[in-house]
Amino acid sequence: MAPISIRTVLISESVDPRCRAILEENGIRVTEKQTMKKEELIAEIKDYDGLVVRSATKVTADVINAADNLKIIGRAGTGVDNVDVDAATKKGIIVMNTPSGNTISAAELTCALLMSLSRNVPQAAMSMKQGNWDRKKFMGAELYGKVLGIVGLGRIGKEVATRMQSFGMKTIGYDPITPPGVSASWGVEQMSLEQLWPQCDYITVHTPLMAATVGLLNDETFAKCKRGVKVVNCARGGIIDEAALLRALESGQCGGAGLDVFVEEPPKDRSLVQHPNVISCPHLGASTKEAQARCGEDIALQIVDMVKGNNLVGACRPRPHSFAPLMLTLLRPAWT
Ligand SMILES: NC(=O)c1ccc[n+]([C@@H]2O[C@H](COP(=O)([O-])OP(=O)(O)OC[C@H]3O[C@@H](n4cnc5c(N)ncnc54)[C@H](O)[C@@H]3O)[C@@H](O)[C@H]2O)c1
Ligand SMILES: O=C(O)[C@H](O)COP(=O)(O)O
Repeated sequence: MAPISIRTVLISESVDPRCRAILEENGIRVTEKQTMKKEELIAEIKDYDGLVVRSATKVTADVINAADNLKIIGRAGTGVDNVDVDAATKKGIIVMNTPSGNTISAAELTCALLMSLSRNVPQAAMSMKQGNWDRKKFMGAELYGKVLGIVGLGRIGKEVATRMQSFGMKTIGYDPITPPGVSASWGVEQMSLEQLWPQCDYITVHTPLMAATVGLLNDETFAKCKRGVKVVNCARGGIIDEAALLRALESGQCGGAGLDVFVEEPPKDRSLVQHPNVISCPHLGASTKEAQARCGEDIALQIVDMVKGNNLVGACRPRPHSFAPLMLTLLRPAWT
């Protein structure tokens, strides 16, 4: 690959310091500005060859059109739905992400939400802080023997499956691309969504946000689910239709929701967050020291690879993702 000249990079969000250090070690001038309004970004972007973002910076067509010198947009994370990839491509700007750097962290938060939903941990903790001792109100249900439906069997979906199997959950799923034989090798039986909805006690979504996945769970699909189904969205706001979710929670069709992501972040309308059966986080899936270190380092190394003209195919370094599930598999008693 021909080397690309990148002399200046703007980092517009809180990215691990290793990112800046690696870029600077390689002679790139770095500016960090973390609270830029859209107009400021549009005014300044022309001064930079590269832009590094997380999920909060909206790299829209008008930002891209103002970016006279921009050659690369580096997303230190997974989802690129905040970047207008078509507009960038039309302008010859490369968009790259670090798709495996935060997989484990997002999977672990998903598991934490599933477990918290089953035992009302956040609500019970809040009640204790208020001076109560309410053992009856927070009666839970075991995850053991329950059915977990996983929609989207990519990196995170797989890691969630193997971890929740160690709690004795049956894992079923759907993915239009992952071959059923592959997901079967990590314990997930694939089926159509029509077959999946009525079987699940819990559903977790792990797809990108795109036309086909907006409102994947909506009034119609909630109606096909078991009454009291619990849902988790640690992927992108809107994959579970928020208004339909609120209606399902109010009617009891949905028994609880664990939400890390919202259509609008932070959400202005707090009716979902305030619902007693909803537990939520402010988009914390990738917010661990380890994930941020990996994503910051990976995006910087990928940019440096471009400067040096290194071949980017396979540039994402493999992660030891199978380590934890392997341990769980080895430690699992033979009778399960
Ligand atoms: N909450 C967070 O902080 C956080 C952290 C990391 C990733 N994410 C989000 O999680 C999601 C998944 O990430 P990933 O790394 O597992 O991505 P991935 O690309 O590895 O997996 C996504 C899977 O979804 C499947 N898919 C696509 N369309 C589908 C459809 N219509 N129905 C079912 N499956 C479909 C794809 O085939 C793929 O296997 C992304 O939206 C990402 O942005 C959120
Ligand atoms: O897609 C992702 O990588 C996650 O949503 C994390 O986003 P963040 O980098 O803004 O935490």
